[in-house]
Amino acid sequence: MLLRKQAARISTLGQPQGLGAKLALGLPDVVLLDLNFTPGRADGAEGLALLAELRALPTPPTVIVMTAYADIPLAVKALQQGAADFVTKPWDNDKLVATVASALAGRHPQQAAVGSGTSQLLGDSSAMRNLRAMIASIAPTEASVLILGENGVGKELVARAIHDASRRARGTFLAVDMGALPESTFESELFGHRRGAFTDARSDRAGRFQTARGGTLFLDEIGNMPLGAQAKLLTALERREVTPVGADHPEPVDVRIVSATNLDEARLHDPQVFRTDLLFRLNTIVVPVPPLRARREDIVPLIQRYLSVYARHYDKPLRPLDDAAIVALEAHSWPGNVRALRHACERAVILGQGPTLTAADFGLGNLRPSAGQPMVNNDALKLDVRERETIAVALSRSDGNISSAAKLLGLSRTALYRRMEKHGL
Ligand SMILES: Nc1ncnc2c1ncn2[C@@H]1O[C@H](COP(=O)(O)OP(=O)(O)OP(=O)(O)O)[C@@H](O)[C@H]1O
Repeated sequence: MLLRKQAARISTLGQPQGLGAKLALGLPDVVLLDLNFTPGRADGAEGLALLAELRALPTPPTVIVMTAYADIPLAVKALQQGAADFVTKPWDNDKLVATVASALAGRHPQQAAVGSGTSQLLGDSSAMRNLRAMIASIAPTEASVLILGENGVGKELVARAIHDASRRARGTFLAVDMGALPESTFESELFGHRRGAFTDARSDRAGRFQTARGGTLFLDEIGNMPLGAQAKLLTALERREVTPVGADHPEPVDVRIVSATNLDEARLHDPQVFRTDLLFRLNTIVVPVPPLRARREDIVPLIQRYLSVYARHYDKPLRPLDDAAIVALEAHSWPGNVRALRHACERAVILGQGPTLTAADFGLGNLRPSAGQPMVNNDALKLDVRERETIAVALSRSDGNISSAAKLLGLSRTALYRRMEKHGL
């Protein structure tokens, strides 16, 4: 009843058992998830298992978990495992409504809180100033843009900034993770299909190219596309038309293509990995986004910004950084770039207890077990060690490619990122 004004459709379940059937009727944008269902249980395991199930869906909903007031550690665990937010019971009606509204508005409350448009791209280093100038000059053109940079540097933000400053700003900005599209459904996902084209095609369905018509199609992780899929994409871009599966006639394409990859230039120019002809279609303009360690003067301002966002978000006091923390944060190599920095700030806001924030509050210093210390001394730790090892093996087998490693592990990319940060990988 409380949320009726917030959402177009609300569906409730008294028992988790019916969840699969509910999801089959259509995926929700937001799930408000209790963590204990069986009377007498309070460990949250049932809820965390459901959270993992929801996070593994192809288009995972934003999950807000509900915990008892006294069980903040469980809420933190849920956040680490991919929940976007939590509310404590008994809940405050206004706070619950605001949390759900913010999740619905941005499908990600933290991002909504940071504002929208180019202003999201924070940092005043000369590298960031050059990047902003480049965005301003290329945005009004229709040229295809290829954004290069490590994971978490802000490639998607750059793509959005280009869209927001372009003539297509009123149109849709649609991001597609090309590494996550199964090859078998690649054409139907991108180009759409007609009713009856295959067994599950019960009605006509638009593909991403049609959905983004008049706007910008952001092809993320293009380095992870199999060569067969690359050929299909190339044909669409060359002809500037797509044929939905089962259709007789092609449809014209009216999208601006912005793409991104974390592959380095050498790998990208290796024809065994990426088709040269497709690369030339995509890279009319190349925008490199530097890693955070190459623009260290941005680190503290970014931290201060995110601390204030999360302090507001979690209704916590804004604690200042102590001097040693500033030195440690600036010296850190930030392999996960701004994404990792943001999560570290969220952690510091939630866990910080003292009058100032220390490096340990950000998870620095205890990311790796120090040499000489016994790594395994109880079962919980063993499990942790195994998790770290398994992730490290998956990353090395997939050559550091996050999408492929996530696929190997059966995790979403976000879930893998969180675990990598937890283990300092
Ligand atoms: N310059 C920046 N200012 C503010 N926030 C940033 C900046 N760069 C990145 N972020 C934040 O870091 C996170 C990761 O950004 P984004 O998803 O754009 O990175 P990415 O390079 O596309 O990552 P991936 O390659 O893993 O997909 C987001 O939460 C984004 O808001």
